[in-house]
Amino acid sequence: MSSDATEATAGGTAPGPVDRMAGVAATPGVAKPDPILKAHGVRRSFGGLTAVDVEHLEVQRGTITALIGPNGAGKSTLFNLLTGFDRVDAGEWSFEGRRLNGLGGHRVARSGMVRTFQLTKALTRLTVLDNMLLAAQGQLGERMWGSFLRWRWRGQERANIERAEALLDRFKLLDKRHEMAGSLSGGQRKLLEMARSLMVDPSMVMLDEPMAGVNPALVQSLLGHITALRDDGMTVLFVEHDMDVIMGISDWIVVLAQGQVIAEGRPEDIRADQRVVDAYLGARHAEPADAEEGR
Ligand SMILES: Nc1ncnc2c1ncn2[C@@H]1O[C@H](COP(=O)(O)OP(=O)(O)OP(=O)(O)O)[C@@H](O)[C@H]1O
Repeated sequence: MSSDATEATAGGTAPGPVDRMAGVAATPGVAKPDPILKAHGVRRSFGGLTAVDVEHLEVQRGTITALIGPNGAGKSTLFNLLTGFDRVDAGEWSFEGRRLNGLGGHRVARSGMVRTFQLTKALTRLTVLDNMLLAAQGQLGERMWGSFLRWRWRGQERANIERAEALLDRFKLLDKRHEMAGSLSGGQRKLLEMARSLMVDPSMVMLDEPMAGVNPALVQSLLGHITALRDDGMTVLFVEHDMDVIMGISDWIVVLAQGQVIAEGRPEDIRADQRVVDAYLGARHAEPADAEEGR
């Protein structure tokens, strides 16, 4: 990936080199020609509140798909369910044709679907490089096999360090590798979160609000990295609130409201969809409208 290529695609409205959504209707739950992820009847309630109630959802391989919706729509809960960090009440889902029900987050990640996590307080006290190494798959060192296998642990560590440094170089964080992750700027933290997720060589990356708290100067660079993931053959599913970002880089957009998929389609379909406008305006203007009615 050259940085020129990154800049060229960043923030542009042009679709990827191949239109992988050709002929797909903008209908909630529509089947995709080559889905990498399929979810069916996925439900999760908290007490009496139904947070997620997705009848059917497919994510097309090799695309950037945005998951959007008003606050409390169930986006994070759906992310957590699909990646094994929360338990469904009902439903099933598969990744690359393999059923994932019941698998924990670590095993889901090993199967090739990873999600980014915000840097927790504990992780901010580790160096950037240690953050990367912690994210590596199958850390033999953690298994305490004993000193007679240390040579093997060291071999793994060397390979991981090489991979970590290559990724840090790609995300322009190599010169920060021995600094505490907590010293990074908001945008650099987002880059580290993305770089960490790539340590396990995934085929699908799920990004949770990749632009939150990012200085506008770094937004273009982050957008470039996201489009580069797709251009490298990965599938990207991301949750984001910034509409310019969403409309600018998404091949496909899925809209969640009250836990359900109420619309999906290309950016131009979503912009023109009255249900989407209503879902957003309804959520944003509910209070002032009610207040006015009371006068
Ligand atoms: N652990 C939990 N316990 C109880 N309620 C929860 C829990 N997690 C989520 N919820 C509720 O489920 C609903 C969906 O929440 P979720 O965080 O998934 O929405 P979201 O679309 O990600 O919202 P936001 O855009 O504000 O992050 C909300 O009403 C939320 O209060």
